[in-house]
Amino acid sequence: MSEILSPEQLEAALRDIGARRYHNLHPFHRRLHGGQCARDEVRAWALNRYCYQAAIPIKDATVMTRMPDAGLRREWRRRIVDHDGNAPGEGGIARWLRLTEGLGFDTAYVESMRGILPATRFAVDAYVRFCADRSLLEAIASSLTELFSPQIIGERLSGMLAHYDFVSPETMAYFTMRPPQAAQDSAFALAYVLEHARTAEQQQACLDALTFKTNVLWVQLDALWHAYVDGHIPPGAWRPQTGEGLR
Ligand SMILES: O=C(O)c1cc(C(=O)O)c2c(n1)C(=O)C(=O)c1cc(C(=O)O)[nH]c1-2
Repeated sequence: MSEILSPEQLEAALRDIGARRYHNLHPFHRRLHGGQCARDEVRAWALNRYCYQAAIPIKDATVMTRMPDAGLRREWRRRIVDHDGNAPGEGGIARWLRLTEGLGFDTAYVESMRGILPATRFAVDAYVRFCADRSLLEAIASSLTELFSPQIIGERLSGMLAHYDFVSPETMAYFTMRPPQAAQDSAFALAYVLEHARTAEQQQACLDALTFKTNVLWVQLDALWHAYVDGHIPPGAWRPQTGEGLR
C-alpha cells in the first residue's frame, strides 16, 4: 500500500500532473497561440469550446447536489453565477458567444451545438458524469486543472491578439475576466482537497481525478487537430467550406 502524503507532497504531486499533462502542452494550443491557425481552425476551436463552457455550470450544479453543507454550497454557487450571470447577456457563456459571434458564427447555430465534434461531446459528457458518479472529493479534485489555466489564458490572450486580425480585446473579453475567477476557485478547491484527502486511497483518487480531467481537455484538442488541421471532419460536424452556421 502506498504511503500517506503530507499536504505539501500532495500539492506537489497534483502540480506535477499539470506540468506533465495540462493542455497547454498540446500542439493545437501551440498552433493557436503561436498564430499558425487558419481562421476556420480558430472558428472550430471556439465553436467546440462552447460545448465545454455551456456544460461547466451544469457540472457545477451537479457538484452542488452532492454538498451537504450550506457554507460549501455558498462558495460553489459563485461558479454558476460566473458563467450564467445574473441576467441575460451577462456572465462567461454570454462572453463566449461574443467571441463566436466576432468570428462570424450565427449565435443560434452555436447554441444548437449541431456542429460539435462527437469527441467534444463525449469528453464533456464524461466530465459531467464523473462529477455525478464519483465522490464529492473526486469531483472537486477534477476541477483542479484550473490551477493551471490562468497561465495558459494569459498566453492565449496575448498570442491571439498579436497574431490574428479577426479577434479583438472586445471579442476576447472572456479571457480577460476569467483568470481571477479561476485563481479564486482553484485556491478554494485545492485547500478543500488538501484538507479532506487524508488516506492514501483518497489521495490517489484525487490524483486520478485530476489526470482524468487533463484527458478530458486533451482529447478535445486531439479531435480538433484530426478534424480541422488534418482535414478528417466527422459526419455531421461543422464544415467550414459549406458556410454552415456562419452569418
Ligand atoms: O481556457 C482554458 O484553457 C480553460 C481551462 C479550464 C480547465 O483547466 O479546466 C477551464 C477554463 N478554461 C474555463 O474557462 C472555465 O470556466 C473552467 C471551469 C473549469 C472547471 O473544471 O470547473 N475548468 C475551466
